[in-house]
Parts: sequence; structure tokens; C-alpha cells
Amino acid sequence: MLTVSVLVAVYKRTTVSVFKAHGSAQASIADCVSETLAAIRTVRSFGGEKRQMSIFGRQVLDYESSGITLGVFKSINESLTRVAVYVSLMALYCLGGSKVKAGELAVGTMVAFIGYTFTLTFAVQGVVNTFGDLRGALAATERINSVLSGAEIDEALAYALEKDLKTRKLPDANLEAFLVNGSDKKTQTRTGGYMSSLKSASTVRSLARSGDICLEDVHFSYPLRPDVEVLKGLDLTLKCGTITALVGSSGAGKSTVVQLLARFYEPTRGRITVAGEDLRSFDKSEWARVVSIVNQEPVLFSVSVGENIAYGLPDDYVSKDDIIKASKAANAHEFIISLPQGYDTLVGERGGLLSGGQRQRVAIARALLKNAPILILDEATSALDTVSERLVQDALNRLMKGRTTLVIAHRLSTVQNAHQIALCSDGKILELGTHLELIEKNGQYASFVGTQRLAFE
Ligand SMILES: Nc1ncnc2c1ncn2[C@@H]1O[C@H](COP(=O)(O)OP(=O)(O)OP(=O)(O)O)[C@@H](O)[C@H]1O
Repeated sequence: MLTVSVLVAVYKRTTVSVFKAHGSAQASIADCVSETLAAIRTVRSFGGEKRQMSIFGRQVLDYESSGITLGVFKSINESLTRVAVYVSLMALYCLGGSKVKAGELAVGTMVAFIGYTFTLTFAVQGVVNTFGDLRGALAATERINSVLSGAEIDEALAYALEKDLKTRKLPDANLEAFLVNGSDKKTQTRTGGYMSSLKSASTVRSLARSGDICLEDVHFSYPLRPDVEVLKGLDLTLKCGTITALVGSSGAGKSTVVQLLARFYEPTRGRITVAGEDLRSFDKSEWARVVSIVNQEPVLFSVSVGENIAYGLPDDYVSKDDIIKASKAANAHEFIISLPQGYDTLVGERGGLLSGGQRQRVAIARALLKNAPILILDEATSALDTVSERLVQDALNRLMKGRTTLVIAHRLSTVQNAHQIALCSDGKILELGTHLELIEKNGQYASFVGTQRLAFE
């Protein structure tokens, strides 16, 4: 038994790295598949199928070889354990037999002893096997912890989610008990403190409806590149209910402004306010309810068209009439009813069964249904056919009406129709005014329009 215990200790030390390698080989395969499928259009457009397949093949082979190493370790452990057990039994038979022969031990006692030894042996073997599984689980947990320890807790989001969980009934009582009561004391104290300083949902909505949005001396560096300042003291006011077009060369920081407005990140210095209130005093999930984002490549989920539109209000009951109303305003109703199952037609992985223009109109319908007072629009650069383009533009015009809109503009028509144009360059706003004002100024915007005119049109 002592031998077995020593073997268990040795096994514990030697197998950690083998379990880890096998676990990470498995994770790499999953990463490769999900990443490839998520970016399947890009893979296709670059003819990268073969490359992705060879990466996948290499990872499967790595998984195979780490699996074989793990199998060898497990077999050695099993063999050694068994050898140790049977050697112990043999010693027991020899020693017991000689004692029985010498008349020092009764046969019954020896048989009972052998019986107990077998029971003990199986129990120890069970422990060793369970221990092996435990090693695997510990290696996986270590990996999860290393990911979690690298991520900073977003207090605003943590608070918002926790509050949401407490107010909503979850279908599974165990899940609810785990999620709601699972947060530790430290988190509760921290979010409790945070909670008291947050504005209510109705205040957020009314401020967003009535106030200007101001970016005041905003500095920002991405967490993964803290030494590179992307925004360097950016000032910009988005007047309530008007359209601001943001233009600038690639890498100027336009998308970064959008990410800060959406509060995917917070400014490293400076602040963003709405009606004079710092956005940081709003609960992040409440802020998300007052901002709609329509991207160049809208993300649709692989459910029905109707469900994709209803996703505009994921927590509310949305009637079919509301969905149809939003679709009509987004010029999407006609094409949706011509689909095989109308609003119940599945759109496929990331909306792959719809055309680019159709996907955009579904996304616009979703935003119309959400009816948020602030709109962020990343205008599509990819060319649509003339009819589709007109339908999308028409739907967008309806969507922008009366909302505080920031549009990353790629078309001359959008820029011309905007109430103001902000030219972003090297993380700052360099020029601000209407199209005519900036053309008259004959500065960077004028030359930008001159050189990019074809791209705009
Ligand atoms: N997640 C990120 N982590 C680190 N750096 C980033 C990240 N996203 C963007 N950047 C960097 O920030 C700078 C500004 O990028 P941003 O995407 O805001 O530019 P942009 O004006 O929107 O460009 P484009 O018109 O090409 O989309 C770039 O130098 C870019 O490399």
C-alpha cells in the first residue's frame, strides 16, 4: 500500500504538464474552428480554405500526439499500480502461507485478511483513477483561471448584470441560485458602492433624448497597447437630434470614437457627457438601451428573420405587428414576405442566406424597433446595386430622423446631408463644419474630398 501511495505522488507530479498539453491542444482545435467559421467570408474572399484546413489538420495531429502521450502515461500508471498490487498479494500469500504452515496463523484469519486486502486494493485503485480525472479537471481549471485573471472586472457591467439577474426570473432554479448568490462579499460591497452613484434608467433615457453629447478632451489607448495613444485630446459635440458625419483617413480613430460612445471602452483621460452628465454615472446596460449601432456588416443570428428583428428589444415581448411595422419602415417587409416561410424563415449562419442589402435592412428594422434616441452608424463601403442602395438609404434616412446620429461616412451624399462634418486626423478633430463651409475653407477636408471623390461616389 505504501508503494501505491508513493506511485500516486509521483504520478501527480509527472502528469500535470501532459494533461495541460492535451487540454490546450483540444482548445486550439475549438478556437480554430470557431474563428474560421466566424470569418468564413474573409476566408472565402482570400481563398484561404486550404490554409485553414492545413492549420486544422496540424492541430488535430497535435491533439492526437498529446492524446497518445497521455495514454502512455495512464497505461504506465495503471500497470505500475497493478504490479504493485499483485506483488503485495504475492508477498501476502507467501508470508501468510508460511505462517499457516508453521501453525502460527489460522487459515480462516489468512482468508479474511486476503479478502480485506482485495477490498482495499480495489478502493485504492478507484482513488487513483478518480485522481487521474481530477488532474485533468485541475489542468482545465488552471487554464480558465489564467484567462479570468487577465481580464479586469468591469464594475459597471458586473453591477448591471447582477441587478438584471435579480430582477428577472431564470428558468433553472439551480442556475439562478448559482448566478445570483454566487457573487462573493467583496463584489457585493464594490457593486453596492457603485450602485448608489448610478442614475436611474428613466433619467438616462430622458437625458439621451434631450441633451447634446460632448466628447471633452478625450484621450484613449487600447488596453492591449497602453503605450500607443489613439485619441489625443479629441473634442466634439453631437447636437441633439442632428446628424454628425465623421470622416478621416484609415487609422485616424473613427471606429475608436464609436467604441467609446457605445462604452465598449472608457476614455483613459477626459470625459464623454450627455446633457452635461458623465456617461460613467450611467449603468452600462441602461446606456446600451439608448444607443443603437448599425454596422457595415450587420451581425444576424442563425434564427428566423422575425426573431432577428425582435432582437432589438431582447428583454421585452414584441408583437408581430410591431415587427411588421419596423420592417415596413426599413423597406424590408416586401422581401421578407416573399421568403419561403415569411418572417419565420431562418436566415442561416450569420445571416448568410440573405443578400448584403437585405441583411442591412433587417438590421435597420431591428434598430427602428429599438427606437433608441442615439444612433451610431458605420456606413457600408461595399457597393450595393442601385435599387438595393436606394432602399437601404431610404430606410436609413427614416432611422436617422430626429435622433442624435454619428455616422462614419463613406458616401458624399451622406456627408452633404449631415448637419456637421468632423474631420478626424491622428486622434483629434481637425476640421468641423458643413460640407460647403469645409470646402470653402480649402483645408484637409477639401483635399480629402478631392482625392476620395470617386470612392465617395
Ligand atoms: N483593439 C485594438 N487594440 C489596439 N489597437 C487598436 C485596436 N483597434 C484599433 N486600434 C488602433 O487604433 C488606431 C485607430 O483605429 P480605428 O479603428 O479607430 O481607425 P479608423 O479611423 O476607424 O480606421 P478605418 O477607417 O480603417 O476603420 C489604429 O492605429 C489601430 O491600429
